[in-house]
Amino acid sequence: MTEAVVHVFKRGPLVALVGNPNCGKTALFNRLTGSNQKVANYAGVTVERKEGRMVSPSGKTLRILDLPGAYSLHPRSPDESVTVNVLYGRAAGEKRPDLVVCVVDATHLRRNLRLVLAVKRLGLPCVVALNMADLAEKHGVKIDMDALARELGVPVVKTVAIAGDGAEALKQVIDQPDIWKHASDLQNNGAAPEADPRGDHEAVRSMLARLGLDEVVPHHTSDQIDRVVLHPVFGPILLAVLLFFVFQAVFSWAETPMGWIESATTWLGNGVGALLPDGWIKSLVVDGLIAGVGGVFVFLPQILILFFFILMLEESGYLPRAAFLLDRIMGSVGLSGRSFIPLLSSFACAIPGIMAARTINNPRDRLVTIMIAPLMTCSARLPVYALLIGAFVPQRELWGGINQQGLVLFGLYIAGIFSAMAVAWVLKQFTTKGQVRSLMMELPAYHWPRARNIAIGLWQRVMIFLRRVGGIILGLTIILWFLASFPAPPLGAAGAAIEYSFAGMLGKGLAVLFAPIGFNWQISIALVPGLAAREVAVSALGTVYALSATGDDTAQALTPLISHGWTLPTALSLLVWYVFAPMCLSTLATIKRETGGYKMPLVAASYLFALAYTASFITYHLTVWLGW
Ligand SMILES: Nc1nc2c(ncn2[C@@H]2O[C@H](COP(=O)(O)OP(=O)(O)OP(=O)(O)O)[C@@H](O)[C@H]2O)c(=O)[nH]1
Ligand SMILES: [Mg+2]
Repeated sequence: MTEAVVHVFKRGPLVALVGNPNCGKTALFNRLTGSNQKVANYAGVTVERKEGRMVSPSGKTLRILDLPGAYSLHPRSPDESVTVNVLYGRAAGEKRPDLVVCVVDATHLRRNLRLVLAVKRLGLPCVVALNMADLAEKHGVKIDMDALARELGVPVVKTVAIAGDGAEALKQVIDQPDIWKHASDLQNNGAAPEADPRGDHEAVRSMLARLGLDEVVPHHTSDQIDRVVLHPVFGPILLAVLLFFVFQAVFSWAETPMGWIESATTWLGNGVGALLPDGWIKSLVVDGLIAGVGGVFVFLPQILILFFFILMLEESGYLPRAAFLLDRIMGSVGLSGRSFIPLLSSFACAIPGIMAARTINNPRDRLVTIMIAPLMTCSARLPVYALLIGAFVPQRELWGGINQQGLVLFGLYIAGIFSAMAVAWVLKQFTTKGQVRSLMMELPAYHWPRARNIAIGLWQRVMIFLRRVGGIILGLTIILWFLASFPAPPLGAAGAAIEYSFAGMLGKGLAVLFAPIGFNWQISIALVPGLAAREVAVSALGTVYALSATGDDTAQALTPLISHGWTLPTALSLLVWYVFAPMCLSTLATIKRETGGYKMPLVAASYLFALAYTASFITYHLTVWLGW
């Protein structure tokens, strides 16, 4: 794993937020710096350092670092190493922090305070933020702040990071010059001088006994919910029903808003087309921009619905439970439940998924997870799937009101998951030698998802999508329009002009390679820009077909064009291609960064392309043979 450090803010003393996973570091970081970093209710959300800027009440500018959670200063996984390296001043390109804010979950003092003692021993100036103070109060835990500060020998501030309570008080404390003195100058209460985890355990135990806080805080409601959610029979059923419902909703709920966007695109295309005089500008705007970019834009509602559910699951605390439920199944292919969250994150995009694999301590498991993450269905595939399903699967209700298109989409996700598991199983045959691993994972208390967090999460998705649409998708669409429009066809040429263009020639050349799996030259063209970002294939098809059309109906929706132009075997073959093919250069670049070399991205690209070609070949010929 190689770390690249970009300093957003060059000046100012460095303050690091350190604490156990899921204690609210990022929520506090967001409060202190006004950032919007991802906060969610499971351990291992933050896996890299994030920098922000805070101006103290006296006007000093400080650099604040949000770090991955750590249980101790003996890192057991790559994400913990990031934190420990920063604390020891070993992180490349980063100085040692001048001050550490130890964030402590007030409902798990026993575990959290051990890390405070270890950090203090490093000799770095230190302040404790006693976070989740609201939850502690709710559970009737009364903490004497002065006594705790005396025991720890450092200032303690009560915070409720999600509500912003205590953030100002913390800023005030940070502003005091005394705080920045080296901790070794202060009294070293309770902590063993050498790094002895058992000594810390004992020190914390007796400290809590003196403070009258030695009872474990019960989480009755969560325990009751877990009796159903983690039940050996009901648990997996609930999980399956939940996932199935999500994919149904993606199609059923999105129908109306998609209809609006589609009508708006057609209206805009016709309107602008009528306004502009015939010529290349009209073609660029109508066939290139509106048909191409509008073709991708229409899928925004589906992406948002999918993310709404993922965010709800992340925020509620359900995800680590699902990891537990799936631990046995994952074990049969040589992985552990730990791989579940990285793989689930890959539903959004393989890049954060591959990064999240840093939370996996076993290096082999981590590598296998990285290698199979691209098989999980990322949201960039959704437009491609939705386009093909919309064109070839009739919109019908099956028994029980199940939406047939939603069912097919669910099937594609399952196909991705199954192939990932199959690849993991194959890799296991080469690498594991009878290792038995047990899953140790923190189960956070459930809480209601906060509307603000969900709204921020969705808003960020909208922005990511718009940036992609307005950036890479728009750029590639314009380039493709040029390649597909020039050179102009010779006088008196038969057929559409695009067939004589650069793109047409390229497509026809590539079609030789792709003909055995049923792709025509239009698809072959679309696959090339689709390598940079999967959805570009959709906008590219929009442009290619708009340019291939003769007559005035150029800005027509893509769906009817391909449903009449392609055979079912071709559509199925393309769907299968998208299940497997590594059509995303950024994913390969991330694999390179996380594995520290070119070998793994090359292996991943080769095996995925081979798998894609073989699977599409079989699908195409089988369906042709069956006479579909
Ligand atoms: N009730 C309550 N919930 C909080 C508080 N602070 C954070 N949370 C919630 O706790 C969960 C974890 O918050 P994060 O900020 O992601 O925690 P983190 O320490 O950054 O976690 P990692 O990055 O995984 O180490 C989220 O669901 C937050 O909404 C708090 O003071 N009170
Ligand atoms: Mg975090």
